[in-house]
Formats: sequence, C-alpha cells, structure tokens
Amino acid sequence: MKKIKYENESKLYDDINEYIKDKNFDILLISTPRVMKEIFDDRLIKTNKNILISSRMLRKNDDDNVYIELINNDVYSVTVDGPSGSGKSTVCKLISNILNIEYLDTGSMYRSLAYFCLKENINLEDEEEVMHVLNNFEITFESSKIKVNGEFLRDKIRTNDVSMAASKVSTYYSVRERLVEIQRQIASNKAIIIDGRDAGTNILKNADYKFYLDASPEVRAKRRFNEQKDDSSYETILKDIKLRDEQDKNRKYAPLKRAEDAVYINSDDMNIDEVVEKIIEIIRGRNVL
Ligand SMILES: Nc1ncnc2c1ncn2[C@@H]1O[C@H](COP(=O)(O)OP(=O)(O)O)[C@@H](O)[C@H]1O
Ligand SMILES: Nc1ccn([C@@H]2O[C@H](COP(=O)(O)OP(=O)(O)O)[C@@H](O)[C@H]2O)c(=O)n1
Repeated sequence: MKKIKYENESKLYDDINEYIKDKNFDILLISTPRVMKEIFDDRLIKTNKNILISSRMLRKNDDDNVYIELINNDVYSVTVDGPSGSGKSTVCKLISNILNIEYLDTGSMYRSLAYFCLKENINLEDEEEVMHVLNNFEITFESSKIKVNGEFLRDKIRTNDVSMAASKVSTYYSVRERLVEIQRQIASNKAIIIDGRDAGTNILKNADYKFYLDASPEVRAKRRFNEQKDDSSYETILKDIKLRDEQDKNRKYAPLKRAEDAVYINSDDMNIDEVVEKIIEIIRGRNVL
C-alpha cells in the first residue's frame, strides 16, 4: 500500500497516476481523508486499463494522507447469511461495487417464485403446484441482477405479502434443490458475493469468506418500516419478521443458521458503513487503512 500526503488535488492525481504507471492490477483502491470524499465521488481518474474505486467509507482515523492499494481481482467467493432486515443486500451491493465483484441476491429468486405464485393464485401449500410455476421459469443473471422470463421484477417482489410467500415456498425441498443448482452455476468461476439464508452452509460450503449478519427483531422491523415499501404498520412488520425468522430457522431443509466458520456481526449498534468496513477489512486480510 502506498501512502501519499494530500496537498492539493491536481498534485494528488499526478502522484497517483505516476504510481500506477505500468503496474499490472485490476483495481485501484483509494482511501481518502473525509474532507475529500466528494472529490472522489465525482471524479474518477480514468486510466487506459485500470478501475478506480473510491473507498471513502473505509477510513477510521482521518488524516491528510491518501492511501492507495493495487489489487488483483482473483476468483473468490464471499457469503453473507442472516435474517430479514439484518442488512445483507445493502451491505453486499456496496461491497460488490467497492471490490468490483458480482453480487447474487438468492432471496430474489425465492421472492420471484412467490410473486408468480401469488399472481397466478397458486395454492402455496401445494408443493407440486409451486414446482409447476418454477418449471416454467427462465432465470438469467445480468449485471448482478436476476431476470425471470426476460423481466427484472424490481420492487414488485419487495412487498410484505411476497416476503411471507417467499418464506413459505422456500421450505420445499424440490424448490430449493432447483434454485440452489442455478445459484451454484451462477457463482462458479467468478469473484462473487452472495447473500441469503444458506449461502455459507449449503450453496457455497467452501466459500473463501463467510459472514453471518444479525440484528434484533425490533431493530430490523424498524429498518423495514422506515423503507415504507407498502403501508404495513410497525407492529405488523415486527410480527411478520418474527414469524419469518421462526419459519426460516426451523424448516427442515437448509434452515437459517450460522456456519461454524462464519464471522458473526451484530449490526444493532453499527451503521451501514461500519459493517461494510468490517467485512472488507476481513476480505482484504488486514486492515486496509
Ligand atoms: N447497519 C444498518 N444501520 C441502519 N440501517 C441499516 C443497516 N443495515 C441495513 N439497514 C437498512 O435496513 C433495511 C434492510 O436492509 P436490507 O439490506 O434490505 O436487509 P436484508 O437484505 O438483510 O433483508 C434497509 O432499508 C437498509 O438501508
Ligand atoms: N438463500 C435463501 C434466500 C432466501 N430464502 C427465503 O426467501 C425469503 C426472502 O429472502 P430475502 O433474502 O429476499 O429476504 P429479506 O432478508 O430481504 O427480507 C426468506 O424469508 C427465506 O425464507 C431462503 O430460503 N434461502
């Protein structure tokens, strides 16, 4: 890692460009003083072959130095499991951007299936009917997002009703078997971060880095309530979160649990940046700052 004293903006760019000249790397990780964060948000230094990442949130102690690190983007896998609202998808999206790796949200697959089951008035108690819907699915992975039958489903799969139905359809063995097979295919041969309930315990048992994100049901319900995705009350959301925890943790196949080798992070008293920072420090194998 190279440390450059920040004196003025253009000298800094010159110094960085001089440092990276002719060096072979995939990612340039930059950590700046907080006062400079907007500069790196707005201005990416373009070089002919390198990607520049502004990692402003990675700094603990503010000083006048800019730390730069050259990274080779090898193939590696990161799993993040945990209950609803623990912050998995928010944190994974940020990490995938910072480290320039793919992101697979496995919950969006169960949600998509649930969405179509609800739309087609399928009896969720009937595994065969649910499987029939899944068998007519064409799932593709594009730009770290799932497309079902050619469509990105976006917010349509984020309602509370879809959440509850997803928790139900995900209890079926045949559903899990099929979706896990697709998830493993997507995750193969790339640098990827994947989140879900069984990412570290089942989908990628040999993942390079495993995390279990947690928070109390009350904190998680408050976060979901603040999103205002539909007009459910805080009490309804809290009740449903507890019910879903119960369903996800106690189901027969691939229940939600912490893998023995997963790092446990409780985010009750941590903000999003702190969680991201902690995970990246572990992935980078040392404190990048
Ligand atoms: N550490 C945190 N502090 C405060 N809010 C958070 C934190 N982590 C996530 N959130 C917020 O909580 C909500 C749920 O997070 P999300 O990433 O969707 O959780 P999950 O994918 O685990 O269900 C989002 O609105 C997100 O912005
Ligand atoms: N790998 C996964 C991912 C999700 N799921 C199920 O799908 C539901 C929705 O997952 P999600 O990750 O989108 O849910 P949130 O944590 O975002 O609320 C969960 O309640 C689980 O029951 C699963 O069983 N296995």
